Amino acid sequence: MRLSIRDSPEQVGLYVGDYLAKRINEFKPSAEKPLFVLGLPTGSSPLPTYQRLVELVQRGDLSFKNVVTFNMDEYVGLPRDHPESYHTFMYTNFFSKIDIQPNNTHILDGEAEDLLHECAEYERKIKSVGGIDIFMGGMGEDGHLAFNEPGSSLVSRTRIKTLAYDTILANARFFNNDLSAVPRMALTVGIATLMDAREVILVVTGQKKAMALAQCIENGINHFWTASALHSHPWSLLVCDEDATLELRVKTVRYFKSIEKVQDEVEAKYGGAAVRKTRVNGVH
Ligand SMILES: N[C@@H]1[C@@H](O)[C@H](O)[C@@H](COP(=O)(O)O)O[C@@H]1O
Repeated sequence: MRLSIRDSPEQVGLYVGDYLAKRINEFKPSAEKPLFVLGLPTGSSPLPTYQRLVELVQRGDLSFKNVVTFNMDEYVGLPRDHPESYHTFMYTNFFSKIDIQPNNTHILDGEAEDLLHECAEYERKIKSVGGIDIFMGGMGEDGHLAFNEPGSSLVSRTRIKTLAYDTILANARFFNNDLSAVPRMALTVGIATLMDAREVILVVTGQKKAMALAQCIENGINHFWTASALHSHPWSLLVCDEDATLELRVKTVRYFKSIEKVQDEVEAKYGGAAVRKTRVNGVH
């Protein structure tokens, strides 16, 4: 797992947005693989990344016409046109501003009559397009990934999940601070669904995430901080801002900054594509 530390949430957005754009632009559609498959999150952390991607599309430097997306999660029982549904979030902040074909976007249906079937179908659809190329995610204050709350199985798949009280509290800000209005359940991809992606990138910003980031980075793989599962992923990257590093040891921060310095030197010498190739072949 790599950790890249940028100065601010805006810099995180620029870095991750530019990286995703590069990967999408490098993708060459073929008969066997016509679409680049991107996993996406909601939340405030990825907003600067979405803004950057929108900017690049509007400038003509990026197109989503060969991209298919799968979102991580959705509340159960919230109508999709509710202002706080993840359907509304994605449409308002991203899909309505880019050139993606609406039928290439997928979000779990939290109002499906048969929720178990909805989850199984989601896994099937991901497989049918050849799996996810890059899954971008955020992280909850308790270290959760998507809605894989503390204690979630690290081999979990897309399923119905009861939300942790901490998550209900954290998300109440979107529901006029009315705790009773926050849904108690969600549909979410599992940790194993995320781990199946060829590459995973998490955006982690703000002091509120500092404890979770330290637990995930410094304390090994632990099912109580589910994002820590990414230590065993062959190609995972966490991009955080300075505020999110506040609970990390100085030595840890310096270590990852030094790695990045060497990485930059290597990329300058051999080029990013060559470095990525070594990662695909398992050297990471
Ligand atoms: N299910 C979402 C997560 O996918 C997201 O990462 C988290 C953090 O959101 P924010 O980025 O707003 O802190 O919120 C929710 O719980």
